Amino acid sequence: MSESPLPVVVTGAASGIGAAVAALLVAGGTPVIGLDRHASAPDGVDARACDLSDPAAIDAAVAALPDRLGGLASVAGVPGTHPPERIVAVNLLVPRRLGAALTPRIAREGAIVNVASVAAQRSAATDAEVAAVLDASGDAAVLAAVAAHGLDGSATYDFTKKALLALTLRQARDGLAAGVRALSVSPGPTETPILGDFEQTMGADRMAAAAQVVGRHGRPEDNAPLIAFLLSREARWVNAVDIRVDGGLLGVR
Ligand SMILES: NC(=O)c1ccc[n+]([C@@H]2O[C@H](COP(=O)([O-])OP(=O)(O)OC[C@H]3O[C@@H](n4cnc5c(N)ncnc54)[C@H](O)[C@@H]3O)[C@@H](O)[C@H]2O)c1
Repeated sequence: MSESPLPVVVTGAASGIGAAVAALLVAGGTPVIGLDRHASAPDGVDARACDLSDPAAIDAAVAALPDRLGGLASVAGVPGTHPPERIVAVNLLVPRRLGAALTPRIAREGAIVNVASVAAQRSAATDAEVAAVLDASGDAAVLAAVAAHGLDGSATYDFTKKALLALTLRQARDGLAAGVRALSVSPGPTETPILGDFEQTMGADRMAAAAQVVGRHGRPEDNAPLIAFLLSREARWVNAVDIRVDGGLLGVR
């Protein structure tokens, strides 16, 4: 008899890409525990309300999770219209804290999949500057290290996504001994509630031009199958890599 699949934790499961990932996993028979500010999620998801910008709330959520997990999809994120401190907290500190806490619980050949963004390529930060932020120990030190760059919300968003790519590689290295993979996916502009925020911070003209290059904006359903695949055992030899899901936007420039 085959073993029943272990649960996968999906952050941001109440909306957009996270909801699409959660729905697809559930449809494929994988139990999903959703962590989101909003306690709503697609049918069949064990939706748990959690303000992930609060480290104590993350720790409480982690304490209530099962001992064995199939994987973690860190999808929750906020756009550059939010205050820089919250952008760093949700987009970078959450995947860092959850990844560290949950790697020991993830079964061999399971994975962490972090949702970054093609916006990472826009960040002017050097690899050394990103590494210095990731080397900072403790949330306050990370927040201070990013704040020292004096970035506005939009540039902070780009920075956090670039840092997430580098964090993913560190998580992959840390997971090797236990056989836990770590990957990132980088969506291009995607039709979710935060697309309007990106039009505000990046310019509606620029977003429209991007859609024209590849014919349309992405949809959550364009991202979800790749994320579900990367979490699966079928992807067991795929590790430590970022995969763009942008219809070719960056590749054809
Ligand atoms: N939509 C795009 O164009 C686009 C492009 C590239 C990358 N992304 C990334 O995709 C990811 C998902 O975004 P989306 O487009 O689906 O947006 P979305 O707003 O539909 O979903 C984001 C989810 O994160 C949750 N969230 C935000 N802050 C939270 C907090 N403090 N605690 C708990 N949950 C919180 C929200 O409640 C929401 O359910 C994000 O990381 C985003 O940066 C989006």
